[in-house]
Amino acid sequence: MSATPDRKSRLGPGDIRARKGAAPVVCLTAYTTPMAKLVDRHCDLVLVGDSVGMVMHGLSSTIGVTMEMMILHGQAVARGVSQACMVVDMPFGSYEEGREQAFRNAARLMAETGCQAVKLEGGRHMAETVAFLVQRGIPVMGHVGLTPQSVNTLGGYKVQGRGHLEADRIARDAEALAEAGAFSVVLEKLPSALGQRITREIAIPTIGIGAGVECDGQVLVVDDMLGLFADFRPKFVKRYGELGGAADAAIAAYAAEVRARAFPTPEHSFGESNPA
Ligand SMILES: Nc1nc(=O)c2c([nH]1)NC[C@@H]1CN(c3ccc(C(=O)N[C@@H](CCC(=O)O)C(=O)O)cc3)CN21
Ligand SMILES: CC(C)C(=O)C(=O)O
Ligand SMILES: [Mg+2]
Repeated sequence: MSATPDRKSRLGPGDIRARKGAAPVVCLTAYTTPMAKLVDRHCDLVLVGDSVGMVMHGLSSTIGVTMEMMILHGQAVARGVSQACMVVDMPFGSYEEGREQAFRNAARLMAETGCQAVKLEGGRHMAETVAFLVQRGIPVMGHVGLTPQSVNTLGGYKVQGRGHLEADRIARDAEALAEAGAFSVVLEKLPSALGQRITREIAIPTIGIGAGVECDGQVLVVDDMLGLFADFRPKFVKRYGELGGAADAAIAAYAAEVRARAFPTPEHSFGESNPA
């Protein structure tokens, strides 16, 4: 396996911010040490997303994700990351009450996982909280457009920002986060033209997921692009692998061999003379 590209030292939020208008920022999620090691070899930023609740714990939305889950998976990912910038999602309910609550939980995520930044969902109404965190030493990534923690008020996982008023509102949200000191912002499920407009208008890198090719970077859930997450195939996911199908075939072959007493053979068994 060949790693892309050669990097000497650990990337931080400042390095990501400095990529505005330059080479695309490559991001994927990770939730475990082995996957974090693979993502770290090729990506600029690894996100411990609250999507972990849906991908690894079988939840039907990200609403039930807890601080404890984010810390446990954050610690696992930190053991696999040495080059990429590591960001952990703040889970639903851990930051919305006010800036003090947000600081307390963001500081806990950083102290207990060793991540370099946190991400939280929301636009203008979160700007004051973002500024409070940044001023106190916590780099923040924003997230606007489709914000999955608001699925119940948004009424589903629909494309956001269709129509002029909605587009203007989301553009102002992204601008407010940039003004508040966020080092980058995720744009989720927006028309490509709006992704391009926001990318041109704000001073920090935009990281798109279903927001078009003009964003300053892209992010996907790694299990989605590997074909590991069952039948989840929204339009913005491109499958670069079919690992779910490969895993299914391997498990089926194992089950058949055990039932036929074809596994284990002497090759995977211990005799008197080879007690290793
Ligand atoms: N595995 C996974 N991948 C993700 O991208 C992801 C998560 N989990 N969990 C957190 C959020 C939730 N996201 C979602 C969830 C559902 C759709 C979805 O169902 N999209 C459908 C149509 C939905 C609709 O129009 O109402 C699609 O075809 O895009 C999209 C993004 C993105 N994030
Ligand atoms: C999809 C990305 C941006 C995310 O927030 C997550 O994985 O939770
Ligand atoms: Mg998330």
